[in-house]
Amino acid sequence: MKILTAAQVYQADKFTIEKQQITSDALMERAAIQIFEWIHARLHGAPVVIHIFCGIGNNGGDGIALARHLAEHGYNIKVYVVNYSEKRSKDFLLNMERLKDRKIWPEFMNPETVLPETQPNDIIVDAIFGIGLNRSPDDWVAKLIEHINNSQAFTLSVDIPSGLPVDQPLWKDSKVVFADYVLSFQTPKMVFFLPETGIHLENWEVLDIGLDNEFMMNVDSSFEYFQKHDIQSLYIPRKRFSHKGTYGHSVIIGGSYGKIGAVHLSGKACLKVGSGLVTLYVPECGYTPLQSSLPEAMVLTDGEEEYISKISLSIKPSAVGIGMGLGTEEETIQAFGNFLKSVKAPLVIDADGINILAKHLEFLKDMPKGTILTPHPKELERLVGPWANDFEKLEKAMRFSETYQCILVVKGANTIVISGEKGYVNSTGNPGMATAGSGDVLTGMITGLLAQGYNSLNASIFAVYLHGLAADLEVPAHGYESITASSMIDAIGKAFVELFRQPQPPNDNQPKG
Ligand SMILES: NC(=O)C1=CN([C@@H]2O[C@H](COP(=O)(O)OP(=O)(O)OC[C@H]3O[C@@H](n4cnc5c(N)ncnc54)[C@H](OP(=O)(O)O)[C@@H]3O)[C@@H](O)[C@H]2O)[C@@H](O)CC1
Ligand SMILES: Nc1ncnc2c1ncn2[C@@H]1O[C@H](COP(=O)(O)OP(=O)(O)O)[C@@H](O)[C@H]1O
Ligand SMILES: [K+]
Repeated sequence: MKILTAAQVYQADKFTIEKQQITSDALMERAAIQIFEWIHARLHGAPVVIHIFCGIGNNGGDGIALARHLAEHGYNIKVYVVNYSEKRSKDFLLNMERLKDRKIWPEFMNPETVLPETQPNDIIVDAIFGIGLNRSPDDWVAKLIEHINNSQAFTLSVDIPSGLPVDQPLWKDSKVVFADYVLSFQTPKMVFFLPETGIHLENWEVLDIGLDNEFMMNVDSSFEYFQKHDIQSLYIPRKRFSHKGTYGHSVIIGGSYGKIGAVHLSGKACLKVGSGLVTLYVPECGYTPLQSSLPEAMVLTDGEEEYISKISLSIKPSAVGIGMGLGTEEETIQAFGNFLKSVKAPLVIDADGINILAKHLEFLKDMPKGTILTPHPKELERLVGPWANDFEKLEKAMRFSETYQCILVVKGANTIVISGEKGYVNSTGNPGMATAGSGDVLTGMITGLLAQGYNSLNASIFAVYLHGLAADLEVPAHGYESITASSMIDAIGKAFVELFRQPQPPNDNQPKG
């Protein structure tokens, strides 16, 4: 699903209105009806108090139109107009007239208005600002936003939590409505996925208001949100007359004294995504533990007891994953630099591999094109330097990816795979993944997919999605807290099955016995 900027949404609006020969009001009506239906399907007419806070632009217009539909179905509504400007939009005014025709009189709020009381069981609809917000709200509106946030009522935001800009960082000290749920029109907004701004909402959902398909297909978005059907289309099926050689020979290089477990996790995850053969290249101290804990893998050792001092492979790998638990001994750094010069296979670099690159930028010129780097935020900062905000972080990652023609897997709650000017935002995963070794598992998975012939971008996207899905499938049995890297590996098989699980037909269609 494409993630559009505010400017692109306005273009889509204009295009749709012209092509479908409809009025802008008709589009607002679609939006309001979609929100009404969402609420009605859950409340079934319950007499709960619904406070609807409306701005004076089209976001406010949506709120006013929603109020009309709720009133017509007998809901107990209180409507407020947050009168932050004299520049009321045409469709806001049109919907105000329709509301007044039904003898519903909103309360007009200005800087002097006493803030309305709400009860914990009430519902708040936040339609104050939408995608038109272009500066920090005035002080009195900021106070209203805080008042909404201090209430314990469930808060539903229309399109975007009021106070959040769509595609730029938040203004300093600016206030934002905390949304328990956001119903966002046609496209999720990039701010939902970034840690500085994503903290202002709990859940979101996209409502299809029928913006034109031709526009949506052709618009060139910088970011895409990838979901199950996107991943299904990347899958390379296994062939009946195949053998282990068909699925590649992965080599995992890493480990040092006390950090051999990282290689075990990567190697096992690599096998579990289907790599035909896996060889682990470790210092001598890794030999016995790995041979006894992971019998499917072969082990080659460096000769040095506690760290890697040279990397010479007697085999021709299909893909290599390097860096987990590697350490940064001087000899290891030299071995890593020399390896970059000689490696021919597709490559994934993680953890200390990234840390070495960050300290030895001269190595970057030897990094093969299409190499995948998988930094967590701290490793990314070491690599590209500090950033002022999340948008600048992505800018820097894109520049780095373009300059060195590599893929950056920017790990986080929503991992974003960066390939040049494009970013792919993951839809799976949960806070249970914030646990030791979780990243090692991901690196092994990417390596295993590369070995099977997935290209760098597809291997990254596929593995990131599957990694998150495996962790999500662990939640019902383990909760977030007791998910471990090993339990994620165990769930990789379930994740593959889930990826292709067909929805169950309704019971009526079951053959009767
Ligand atoms: N295709 C879609 O997705 C559809 C979207 N629809 C809905 O339209 C919404 C966008 O509506 P919108 O363009 O009227 O902007 P909105 O957010 O209501 O702001 C109003 C005005 O406020 C102003 N302003 C800005 N910042 C300010 C501040 N801090 N303090 C005070 N004023 C401030 C600024 O005007 P300015 O003063 O800058 O001239 C701005 O124009 C969208 O989110 C969705 O809900 C649907 O109806 C139909 C289809
Ligand atoms: N809150 C979270 N929500 C979703 N995924 C998360 C969260 N925290 C961490 N992750 C994922 O877990 C992994 C952690 O990687 P990393 O920090 O490299 O772990 P380690 O170094 O211990 O192997 C990444 O894939 C990241 O996207
Ligand atoms: K809003």
